[in-house]
Amino acid sequence: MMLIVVNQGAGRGKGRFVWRQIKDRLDEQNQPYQVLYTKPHVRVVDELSRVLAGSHVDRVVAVGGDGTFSEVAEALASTGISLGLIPAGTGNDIARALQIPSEPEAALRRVFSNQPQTIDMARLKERTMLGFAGMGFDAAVADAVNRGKSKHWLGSLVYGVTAVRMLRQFKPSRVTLRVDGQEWVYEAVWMVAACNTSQFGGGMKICPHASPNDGTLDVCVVKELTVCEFLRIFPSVYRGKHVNHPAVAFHRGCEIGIRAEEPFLTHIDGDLAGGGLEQIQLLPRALSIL
Ligand SMILES: Nc1ncnc2c1ncn2[C@@H]1O[C@H](COP(=O)(O)OP(=O)(O)OP(=O)(O)O)[C@@H](O)[C@H]1O
Repeated sequence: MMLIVVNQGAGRGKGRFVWRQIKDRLDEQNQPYQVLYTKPHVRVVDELSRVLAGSHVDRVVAVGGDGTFSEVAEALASTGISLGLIPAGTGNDIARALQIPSEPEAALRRVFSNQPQTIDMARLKERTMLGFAGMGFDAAVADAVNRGKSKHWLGSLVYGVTAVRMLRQFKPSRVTLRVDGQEWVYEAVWMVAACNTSQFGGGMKICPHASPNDGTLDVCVVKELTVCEFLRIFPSVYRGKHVNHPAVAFHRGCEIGIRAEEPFLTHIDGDLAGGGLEQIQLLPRALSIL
């Protein structure tokens, strides 16, 4: 049996519209399925795990954005049950990085035709991560986007526009970074991100060389930048061309720890999260993606 997890509120209501389209297609094809609707501000992980324990689900399809995919992936990690993704969110960075078609019916066709591929995930203190986690300026931007109303009219551009708007308020911090037991201390850090997939923030290729099936996480540190210099390199992030800038450092490893001296906000797969990023542990080949 196929289980479909639907976030009708994803992508400022796009989830509801996309779900109607997918449901029509499945009903036309007489495909049997069960549906689980997500609720605002309630993580779906526990309920989904309960449903999976009590039924014969052999694949799960998630309709939503990065946050929904992240929660569904957590419930499916290491179960061997495959996950199909139908992008209906605002940023849809995880789906894009996994080359999932943005058009819902094309994404559904892929669910039925694609050979599953296994990808890595990562475990943090209190939850897992599917695509990326970061702290500092990027989390402050994610927080402002989620609290503001501009998401409703700016779409995926909202992250870039909010980032520019918030530049002058942000206070950089000293950060200690641990990668596979080795430690680095960076001064005046704007952001640190640990990435399993290459992009976040609506198409910013923060770790352009990150691959979800290479058995490692990529870490990007952005530090010691003036506001003017930040504005100058910012557009290049959308093409992943910031990589050679002296203010940007990269690391790669399986066990990452990030500690900031300032009270930096943290995001995991685009949703603000507590718990910090002091322990990020790669979960190799934990998830089967259709
Ligand atoms: N039925 C619902 N109506 C409104 N919001 C919901 C509903 N179910 C879950 N949510 C909220 O949706 C958020 C996750 O949305 P998701 O990340 O999937 O989409 P998005 O934020 O629009 O896209 P993206 O993360 O790709 O930018 C969570 O904060 C969750 O609380």
